[in-house]
Amino acid sequence: MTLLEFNDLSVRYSTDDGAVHAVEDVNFTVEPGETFGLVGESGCGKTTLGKSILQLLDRNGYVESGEIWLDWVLPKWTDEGGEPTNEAIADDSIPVRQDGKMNLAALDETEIRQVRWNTISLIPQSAMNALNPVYKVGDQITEAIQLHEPETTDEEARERAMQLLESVGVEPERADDYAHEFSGGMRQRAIIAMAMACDPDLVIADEPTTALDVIIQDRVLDAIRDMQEEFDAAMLIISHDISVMAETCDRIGVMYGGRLMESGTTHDIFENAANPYTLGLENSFPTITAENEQLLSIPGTPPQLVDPPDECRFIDRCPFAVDACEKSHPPMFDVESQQGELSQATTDGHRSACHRVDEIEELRNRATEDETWQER
Ligand SMILES: Nc1ncnc2c1ncn2[C@@H]1O[C@H](COP(=O)(O)OP(=O)(O)OP(=O)(O)O)[C@@H](O)[C@H]1O
Repeated sequence: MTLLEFNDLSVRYSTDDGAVHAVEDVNFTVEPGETFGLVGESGCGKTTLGKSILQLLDRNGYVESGEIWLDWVLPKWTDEGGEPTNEAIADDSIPVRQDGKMNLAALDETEIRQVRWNTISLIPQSAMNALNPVYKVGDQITEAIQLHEPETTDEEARERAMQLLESVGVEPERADDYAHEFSGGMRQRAIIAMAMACDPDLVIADEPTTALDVIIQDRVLDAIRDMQEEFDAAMLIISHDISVMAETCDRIGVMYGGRLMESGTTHDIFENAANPYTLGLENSFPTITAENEQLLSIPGTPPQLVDPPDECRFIDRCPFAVDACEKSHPPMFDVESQQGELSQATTDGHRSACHRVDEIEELRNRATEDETWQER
């Protein structure tokens, strides 16, 4: 059963200039134990989407519409077997669905606090600064464990903190060091250990490797993979770096201008990309296999998101734009079922928001040519 389900999620920020449409009509699912990567250039809404899950948006941010369904229900709405009660399901004021999923976007502050860290933990952007400089690193992990599991003794919690540090490749003796005595990579690994402290079902990691050099990046990614295997948690990794995603993720969602442009398995996205934005993004990052390939960047900049017009968000930078793209932002089309005809995606398979997805073979070929991406 799906662990997390975004249903037509739209998130806005109010500003003096109007509403920033940071996330618009986004649909996708995260399955238990899988790693889902959310990728796209800076400013496309990835962090906003990640923060909205745990209601950690900036003060002027709010969920405009849509739901975020989690396969877990607060204990106050379940019976002794952990199943949601019929009363909770029948009561319209309680955000619990027939299939036992709970809408995170409809919880109040006290309720969402019970989800944070216990069921879902977040490794925020620039997490390396998230460790408290005046407490020993091990004590911070111990405290995180005891905060959520008050019945754990000091000794047990300390023991678990040491094990967690070891699992991410930090020598347990370093538990008595302060954050400033750790290197950047070690701090990031300690944060990963802390995120796992309460055995969550889902970990959201926002740019977990961005501030690190390439070799340390690899070690941190290894630590994430090891921890995920050990704890069997699902991961939502947010990154602008599509090559990081190739190595780490089972499935990928590509965002642009607040919209999900394409989603599919990592193989779909890298071997059969079916959206002009994905093709452009892939051209602009080095791949692991091709050493001397030429990198092509997408000319132009991402769109402004204050009250954007209802055209394809990528229209200004897309070399393949046609009249239909001006009329509306495309819905998600099913990529595999295209046989010269567009059909809207009904499942979470390989999907692309492009009016020309039925011609994708040709667009893919043209996307490899330098002149295609010349300034328009
Ligand atoms: N508090 C805020 N008020 C107004 N606009 C905001 C606020 N926070 C973010 N935005 C805008 O929302 C859009 C999405 O930003 P977001 O940070 O989610 O993107 P991102 O893809 O995560 O980029 P980055 O990797 O740079 O954080 C951007 O246009 C950004 O300027």
